[in-house]
Amino acid sequence: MDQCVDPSIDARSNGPDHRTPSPVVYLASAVPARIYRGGEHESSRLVSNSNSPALPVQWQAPVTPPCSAFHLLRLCRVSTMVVLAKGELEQIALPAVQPPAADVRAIDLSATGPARTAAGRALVAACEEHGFFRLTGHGVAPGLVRAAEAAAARFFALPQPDKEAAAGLPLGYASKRIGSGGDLGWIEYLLLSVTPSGAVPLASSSSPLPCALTAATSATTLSCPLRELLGEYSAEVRRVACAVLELMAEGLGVAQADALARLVAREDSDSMLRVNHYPPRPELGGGGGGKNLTGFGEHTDPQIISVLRSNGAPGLEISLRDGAWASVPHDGDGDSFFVNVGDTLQVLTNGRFRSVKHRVVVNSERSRVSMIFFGGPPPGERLAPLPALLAAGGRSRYREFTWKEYKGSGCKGRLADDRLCRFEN
Ligand SMILES: O=C(O)CCC(=O)C(=O)O
Ligand SMILES: [Fe+2]
Repeated sequence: MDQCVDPSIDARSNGPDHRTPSPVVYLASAVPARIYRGGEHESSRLVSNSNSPALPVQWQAPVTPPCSAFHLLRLCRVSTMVVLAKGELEQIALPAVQPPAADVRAIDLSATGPARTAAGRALVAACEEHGFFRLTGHGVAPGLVRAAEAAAARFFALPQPDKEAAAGLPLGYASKRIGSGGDLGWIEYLLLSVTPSGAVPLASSSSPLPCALTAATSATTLSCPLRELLGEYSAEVRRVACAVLELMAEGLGVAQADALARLVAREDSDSMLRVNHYPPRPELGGGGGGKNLTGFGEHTDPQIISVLRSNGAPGLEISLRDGAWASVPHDGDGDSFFVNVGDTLQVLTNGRFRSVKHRVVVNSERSRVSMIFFGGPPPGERLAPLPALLAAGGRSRYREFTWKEYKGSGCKGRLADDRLCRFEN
């Protein structure tokens, strides 16, 4: 499977760089990072910390070091660090500016009758205006979401070598590098393909993710909670994505109810789940050049729709139509999802919906964990504006292309590249 164009693509050489020149900064899991001035060997040093103020209470796990491979995905309290060279740090340093809060519409997916009609209209307006909205009434059990998030947080708190052992290709664990175009971020992540049944498949046969790291385990809920939970979570969020796409078709007045949803619902849909961890903002010295850091650089998501859930730590920003950045306010109850329009949906709606540019700025003392489901079309799917959305005699703004073609076209590109312009008529 070609992962190239996706900003969420695997960074391939994703481990810590043991040849990194000093001074170096460590990307810390679960502990506020500090700047260390050290030599080559520091890059692989593990740092224990059993007193992590950065973790919300529900993430606090019993202190059970040493955290061996056998303990992976169980409750280990060893924090690990990934090296970041000074030059790399300068690349991702940002001024400590907090943009104003975005006015993000809330759409209730559980609305019925006239309220559903209104929700469909509001959804369309949100996709036209920002390409971004908050979703309530989605029906995903809060317990499942929190359990998946907590299991992911425990994974990221593991020793670096154990996490790297989960770096199966083409999908799996990676840190600091996003995509293959050289983009860096204050981030580590898991990137998984979502199978038709919603399960998260193995990263590769030689390095299954992440259960292979547990000694002699089978993929039962008990022995591999992370994989099981992410699988269950993906299935649920895929259902939500399809329901949103159905409401969208309704709101757009498209007669075929599944005109959009079928692309994500199909067995061979190329959908993915990405779990991001942004360690807390480090205390930056002279090399930092600013107080914030790029967690995930500005980009649009290439797929049809992205459904995002975060633990509420701040940092997500969207670009408004006038080009200004606005921060995404945390939802009140913490159970909402955020949804963004991807490049493909912009094409399917002939540019009516806006594939929203977004980024994550690390500006908090808290770790941010986010889980994003990317609903993509099947690789061979021919993509073009829906005929129902082309006015009589209307002109398509995009030439037809396949999803595989689109993904391939972004190979080696930078995160911020405009990939759609190559397909405009
Ligand atoms: O981590 C987040 O909150 C957003 C990350 C993102 O935009 C992505 O993974 O595509
Ligand atoms: Fe994104």
